[in-house]
Amino acid sequence: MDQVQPKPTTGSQVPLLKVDNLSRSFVTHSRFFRKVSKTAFHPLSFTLDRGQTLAIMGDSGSGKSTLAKVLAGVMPPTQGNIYIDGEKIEPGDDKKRCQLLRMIFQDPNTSLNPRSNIGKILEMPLSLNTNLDAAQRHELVLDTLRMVGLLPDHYHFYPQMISTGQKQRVALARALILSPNIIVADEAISNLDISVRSQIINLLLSLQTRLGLSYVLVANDLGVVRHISDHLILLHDGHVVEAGPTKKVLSNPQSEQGLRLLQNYHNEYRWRPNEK
Ligand SMILES: Nc1ncnc2c1ncn2[C@@H]1O[C@H](COP(=O)(O)OP(=O)(O)OP(=O)(O)O)[C@@H](O)[C@H]1O
Repeated sequence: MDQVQPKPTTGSQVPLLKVDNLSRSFVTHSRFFRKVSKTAFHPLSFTLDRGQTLAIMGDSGSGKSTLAKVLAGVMPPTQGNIYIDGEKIEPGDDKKRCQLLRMIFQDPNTSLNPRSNIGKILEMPLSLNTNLDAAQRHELVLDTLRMVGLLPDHYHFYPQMISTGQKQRVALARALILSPNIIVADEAISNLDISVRSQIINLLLSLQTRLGLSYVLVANDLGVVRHISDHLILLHDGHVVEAGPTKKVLSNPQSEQGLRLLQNYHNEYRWRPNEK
C-alpha cells in the first residue's frame, strides 16, 4: 500500500479528511471472456487537516483526476474508505458528501450550464440539499457572489456573458454555497492565464484563511504548488512515489521517479507568486 506520512492534527485528534486504502480500477474490455482492467491509482492513504492544502501532481495518466473524482463522489472507489471529520462517507451518500466536500472542475467554460443564469446555477445545490425558501436562497446566492468577488448583478448573467476567470469564480461560488469543509479542484487553476490565475489563487488563499477551508488541488504548476500547498503527493503510473510536506518533497525527493517528475516540472515552471 502507498502510505502518505500522517500529519499531526491541529486541536482535534481526528483529521478532517482521512483516505484509507483507496483505489480505483476500470474494466477496459473483455478478451476471450476474460475482463481486462486498468488500475488508475493503486491503494493509497493520507490525511488532511483543517485549513491545509494538499497538492496532487504526477505525469499524464498517473491517476490524479480519477483520485479527485473518487474523493468528490463522481465515481465510487474500487476499494477503500473516505472519512470526513471521523465520519465514513459511503459512495452513494451524495447529500452528506456535498455538504462536506465539493469539487471544481478543470474547465469553467464547459462546467457551467449555458442555459441557466448564474443565480439559478448557484441556487440549484441549495434547492437540492437544503430547506431554505426562495428568499433565503436568493440572499445566500448574493452573499456568495460577493464572497468570490462578483457583483449582485452577476445573478442575472449567463455564463457566456462573462470571462473565463469570472466563470471560475462562479464555479468556486457553486462549490462554496453549501459551506463545505473541503474543496477538491481538478486543475482548476492551470488553464487560466497568468493574471487571472494569480487572482484566483489569492482568492483561494483568502477564503481559506477566512473560512478555514481545506483544499485538495490537482495541479501541474510547481510555482503554484510551492506557493499554496502544505503537503504534496506525487503520482507515477497510479502509485504514490513521493508524499509529505511540500517543502520537504520539493527539496529532497526520495525516489528516482519523484526526482525525474520534479525535474520535468522545473523545466515547465511558469508561475511565480509576485506575477500579476
Ligand atoms: N473511464 C475510464 N475508463 C477506463 N480507463 C480510464 C478511465 N478514466 C481514466 N482511465 C485510465 O486511468 C488512468 C489514469 O487516468 P487519469 O485521467 O486519472 O490520469 P491523470 O493523471 O489525471 O492524467 P492527465 O494529467 O492526462 O489528465 C489512465 O490510464 C486512464 O486511461
